[in-house]
Amino acid sequence: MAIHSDPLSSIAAGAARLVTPQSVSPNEDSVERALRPRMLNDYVGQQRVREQLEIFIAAAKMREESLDHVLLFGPPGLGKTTLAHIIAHEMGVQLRQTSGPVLERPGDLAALLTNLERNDVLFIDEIHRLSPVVEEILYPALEDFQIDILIGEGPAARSVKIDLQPFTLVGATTRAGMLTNPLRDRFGIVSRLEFYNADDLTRIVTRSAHLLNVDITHEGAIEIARRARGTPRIANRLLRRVRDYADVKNGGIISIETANAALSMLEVDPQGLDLMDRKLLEAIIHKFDGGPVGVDSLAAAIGEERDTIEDVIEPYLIQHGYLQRTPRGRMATKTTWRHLGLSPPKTGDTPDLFE
Ligand SMILES: Nc1ncnc2c1ncn2[C@@H]1O[C@H](COP(=O)(O)OP(=O)(O)OP(=O)(O)O)[C@@H](O)[C@H]1O
Ligand SMILES: [Mg+2]
Repeated sequence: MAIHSDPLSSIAAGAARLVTPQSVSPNEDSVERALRPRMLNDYVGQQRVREQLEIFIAAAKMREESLDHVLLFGPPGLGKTTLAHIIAHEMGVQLRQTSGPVLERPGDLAALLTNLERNDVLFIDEIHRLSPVVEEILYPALEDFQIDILIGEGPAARSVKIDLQPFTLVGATTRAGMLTNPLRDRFGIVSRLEFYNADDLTRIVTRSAHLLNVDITHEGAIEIARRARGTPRIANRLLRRVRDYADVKNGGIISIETANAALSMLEVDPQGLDLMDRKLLEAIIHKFDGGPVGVDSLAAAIGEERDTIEDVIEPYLIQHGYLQRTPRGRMATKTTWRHLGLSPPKTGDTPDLFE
């Protein structure tokens, strides 16, 4: 017998990883592309990065030169890929896209480089994961627009220099610290993306709602923005899930009440922390007495990869005072204890960032 599934329970079923900043499905990728701003003017927030790029792009265009190589770094979902595309659009050139782990052999990169046209943008995502032999090819390419390739094998092998068209490398990484020094030094423009404030995220939610033809009140947009963990990708994802809820429960209109009800159902708390965040913070408090605890023990305790903790979960928690990184490991702060409805220990050295 067919059982009618409740549409709201299927919305809730997708909630567990709702706040993960990585994109989670091909379907989401296509929605993301549709919502992606195309020009710097539509790129909300990141004032400093935007102003710098505006000037450098204008100057490069005036001189009809390629833009200097750009390194973009920051946590997932803050707009690195978006910016890479915008740079190419603003320069009026083509963008070729690849990623560190995909480029296995030097020849893979050489083929891409030799196919670039004048002033094109080559976008390498996850550039910290380039293999050392591929990275070697990149150095002379970045510096002199030349590559050295080896032709033939054994004693007959010889190295041949090939000239490239001038181009711009845009590298993106969640971890600037993992880049080798020689690679990092070859970027003329290094831009660090920051978490977005609630005003910027409200503008992003409002803009996306408009593009998706969603009815939303200003207060509804603010509520979604406040709970989006400083991340546009999460804001857009919450907007779509709240829209589902509003369609079923409120005739399609996202008011502050619908937004609130939907977000509680999705287990995003009023500070925007999700299940993963709370799981990590609860583990520190309940399993490790508030810390300090090493990141590997923490990873084992919550069944997550160390990288996921360091790249995805931690940065926001640290910036917002829920977690402190000490030489002895991670510690919960007093804010964390209170956030989880517990009283912080009276003794000990539990950090309190806000007193
Ligand atoms: N400044 C912005 N203004 C408006 N929308 C934005 C902005 N930055 C990002 N977005 C939206 O957020 C989505 C995710 O951004 P993007 O894919 O560029 O993130 P990313 O930093 O490349 O993430 P990852 O590290 O996972 O690759 C985009 O589809 C876009 O719609
Ligand atoms: Mg990206």
